[in-house]
Amino acid sequence: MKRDKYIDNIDVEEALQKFLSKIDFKREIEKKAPWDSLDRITGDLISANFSSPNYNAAAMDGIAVLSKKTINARENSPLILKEKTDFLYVNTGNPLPKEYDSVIMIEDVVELDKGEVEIISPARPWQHVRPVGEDIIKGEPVLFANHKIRPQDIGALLSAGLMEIPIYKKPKVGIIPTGTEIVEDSKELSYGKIMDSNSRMFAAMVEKWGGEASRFSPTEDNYHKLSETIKKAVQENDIVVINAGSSTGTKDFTASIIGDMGEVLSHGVALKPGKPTILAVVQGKPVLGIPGYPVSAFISAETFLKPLIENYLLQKKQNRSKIKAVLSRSIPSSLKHREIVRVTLGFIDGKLIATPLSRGAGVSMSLVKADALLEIPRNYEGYQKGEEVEVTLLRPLEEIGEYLISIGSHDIVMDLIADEVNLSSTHTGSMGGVTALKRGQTHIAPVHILNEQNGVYNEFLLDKYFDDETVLIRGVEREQGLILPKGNPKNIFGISDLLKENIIFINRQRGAGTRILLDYLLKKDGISSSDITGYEREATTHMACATAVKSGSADVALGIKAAAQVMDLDFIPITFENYDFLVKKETLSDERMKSFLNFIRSQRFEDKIKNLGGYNARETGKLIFKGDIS
Ligand SMILES: Nc1nc2c(c(=O)[nH]1)N[C@H]1C(S)=C(S)[C@@H](COP(=O)(O)OP(=O)(O)OC[C@H]3O[C@@H](n4cnc5c(N)ncnc54)[C@H](O)[C@@H]3O)O[C@H]1N2
Ligand code: MOO
Repeated sequence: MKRDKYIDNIDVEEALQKFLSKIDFKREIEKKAPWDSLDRITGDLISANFSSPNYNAAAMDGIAVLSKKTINARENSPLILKEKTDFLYVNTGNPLPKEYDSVIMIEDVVELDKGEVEIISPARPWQHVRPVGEDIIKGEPVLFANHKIRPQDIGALLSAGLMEIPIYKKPKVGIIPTGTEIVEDSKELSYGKIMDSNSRMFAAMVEKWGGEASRFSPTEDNYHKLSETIKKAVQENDIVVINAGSSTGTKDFTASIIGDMGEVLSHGVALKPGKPTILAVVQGKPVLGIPGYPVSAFISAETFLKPLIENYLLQKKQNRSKIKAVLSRSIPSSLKHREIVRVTLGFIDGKLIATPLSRGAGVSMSLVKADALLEIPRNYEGYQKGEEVEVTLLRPLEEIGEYLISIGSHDIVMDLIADEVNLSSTHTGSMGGVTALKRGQTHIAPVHILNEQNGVYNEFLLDKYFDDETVLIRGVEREQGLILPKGNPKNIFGISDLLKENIIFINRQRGAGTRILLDYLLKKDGISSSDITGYEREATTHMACATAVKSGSADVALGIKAAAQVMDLDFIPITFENYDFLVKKETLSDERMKSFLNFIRSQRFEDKIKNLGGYNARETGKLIFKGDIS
């Protein structure tokens, strides 16, 4: 099949408006009990069946009287009333007996013997009486059309005697995951297969927005089969979403199939992630081709599927709250498209700081970790660090304020702490943390940098980059060593073995602490890096190195023991390194910081660290000040 290489780059708003203008939804109405209608949309004006209350009701506990018979009651000349003749006892909510028109509260009545009471002031007509229809009058509107039903609405509908109300049927959204590599069950998740996560995510989004999701099983990349599934989906649904196959690969059929069935309005929008989105109409129904990468899938669905459902339900665009924040890092972006960047947020010295997360369209965890989304408009080159930007919140701001911010080097220990303490950490490497702390953009900067002059970790950073107001909190010691395939088939026992023939090494990126350690060890042993095969090949995390060894693409890596253990690999220890935390002294009195310190100094933390293997908590929590360093 010939590839359609010409994907458009249409402006998002323009594409969406054109899409919406071509669709004429056939909305249907169903009848449901009010209590089954929460969050549904009224399909018509709904008027009261009964007045509420439908009788004149006593509004207080007391006595019912005829007001004109009480006008002579005075403090200096009390009036005596006889039960059954002049008054009757009533409780709140009781119907007012026909012959009476007023209620006196029991507190204002002196009860005498023999069924008599005394009052000292007259009762006004209709005082303490809820007249018929005080709340709702029969025939008057209770709810207008196109209103989203809330709990209090359900209460009012029932008070008005409505047992059934007209609401719009939910728009049915057919969701088709595609791709021969897509599986539904993790039991089938062999090498090269991908779990179908997107279609379940779409289904949840659709339900949240008020639609009814109907999901198909993954359809393989086969023109005929896919075409049959799409036909069925269009017949059975109001909206159809086809996931993946939206780009220009040899098996990306979506656009041409939809084109054969109806009209493709646009293929390719100026949105990143989400570029290859397809907007089409088949038999008057909207058909969306959404790209496969999970983040692209999420952003594209938010941008195009949500407005479709809102439009079907005649609801206004529901915007999330926005807030201003200061960027901790620069984010360059292309002029060509609108880009959506996931960010974490945190309050440092009362200022809200936004830190960008991974921008990869395949990194679904960036959406899980994000506190907010930052939109970089089309025709913008991006934003500079320190610039004030507006972000769209994904979490309540109050919750964000409870979090301690950490920017710097990553270690599994941070995840372990985050499980117990409100901690939001972003990983930029040690030097990224040092810069962020200097700029007041983080509370904590986790670091592990070796001083190549004396072989001591981190302490020199205080002298080199900070004034007396900064302190180093001793974190953990972690074992660094050689990560090797199980059984060590190539007999590697030390750094000098990296020089052996047929040994392929995998390195960490420039600037990474482990890379600096390797260079230090090589220098100490007088080894030249150019003699090591693979020295130039860089991975950015311990786990990526371990994965390379596991898959056989490398024979050895330098890294932490925990990574070797997780991947079930062999490990030969070389040295211990310190993973510590730099903080400003003033932060030590922050309650969030106190819980951080309490936890890392606890026995519970030490036990957890020991369980990880390759760690120890010898001096964890000790404070090192600039003056302490000899
Ligand atoms: N030569 C070019 N290649 C690509 C371009 C381009 O313009 N030229 N665009 C890239 C962009 S941008 C995106 S986004 C993707 C879109 O890919 P497709 O929509 O065609 O999707 P696939 O290639 O089939 O799959 C991509 C990727 O998505 C994941 N996936 C797919 N289905 C699911 C699912 N149901 N659940 C979870 N994840 C899923 C999977 O990781 C696939 O590997 O194309 C680029 N390529
Ligand atoms: O537009 Mo793609 O959706 O960047 O990854």
